[in-house]
Amino acid sequence: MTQCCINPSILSADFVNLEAELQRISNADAVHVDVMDNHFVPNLTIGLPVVQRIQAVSPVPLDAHLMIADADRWAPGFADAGLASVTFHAEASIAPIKLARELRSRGSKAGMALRPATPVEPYLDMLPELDMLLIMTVEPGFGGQAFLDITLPKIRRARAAVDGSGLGVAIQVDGGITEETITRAAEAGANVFVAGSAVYGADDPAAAIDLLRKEGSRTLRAATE
Ligand SMILES: O=C(CO)[C@H](O)[C@H](O)COP(=O)(O)O
Ligand SMILES: [Fe+2]
Repeated sequence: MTQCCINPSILSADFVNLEAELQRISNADAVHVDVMDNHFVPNLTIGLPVVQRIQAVSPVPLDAHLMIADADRWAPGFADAGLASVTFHAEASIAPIKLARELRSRGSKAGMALRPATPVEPYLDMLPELDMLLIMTVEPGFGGQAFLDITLPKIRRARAAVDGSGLGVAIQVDGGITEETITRAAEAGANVFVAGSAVYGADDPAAAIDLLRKEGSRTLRAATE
């Protein structure tokens, strides 16, 4: 069975108490760190210095989601910082194959993200260069949005291509993942689930992670039976 990973997004955490907020999700597979530059998306979050401090105190590996323009220029610096995984947007890169290779050569897993309206087909040849494909299930920029069901066929096509390739590329979904929508995303073929408001909006974030993992794993198991 494909492994089910739950990566809470700190976008919904209390930014004044990040160290304590990270301790509340120590049962997560990784922490999803949303970097926004106010150019690629109309919102601004944190940059590399804060990400490095998060990395220094985090009980789990970092999964950076770079929503930044000119990814070719800026993404390698995040790999140099020793992050487990760095995901750039295909729409923000002029040379995505070169960039993915660069991230790997600097020791990070290479992820590439697609906005909801970006088709996956032009990028399928790139699968051997990637450790993870991120299919955005909301328009990037803000937490707390509703899951876009129109992305489900794209997730299905990505899963078929990954399985057909024999490569172990993870398929991540990000945006609007809840106890309810995780089932639809997992049925379609996703296996790494980002959840911001569903985790940090819960009274007990660790229990919310366990619940999401239970639902996601159950659906993935059923899909492979
Ligand atoms: O990349 C993102 C937004 O661009 C966030 O990771 C995502 O929205 C998570 O928040 P939520 O689970 O509340 O939708
Ligand atoms: Fe994200």
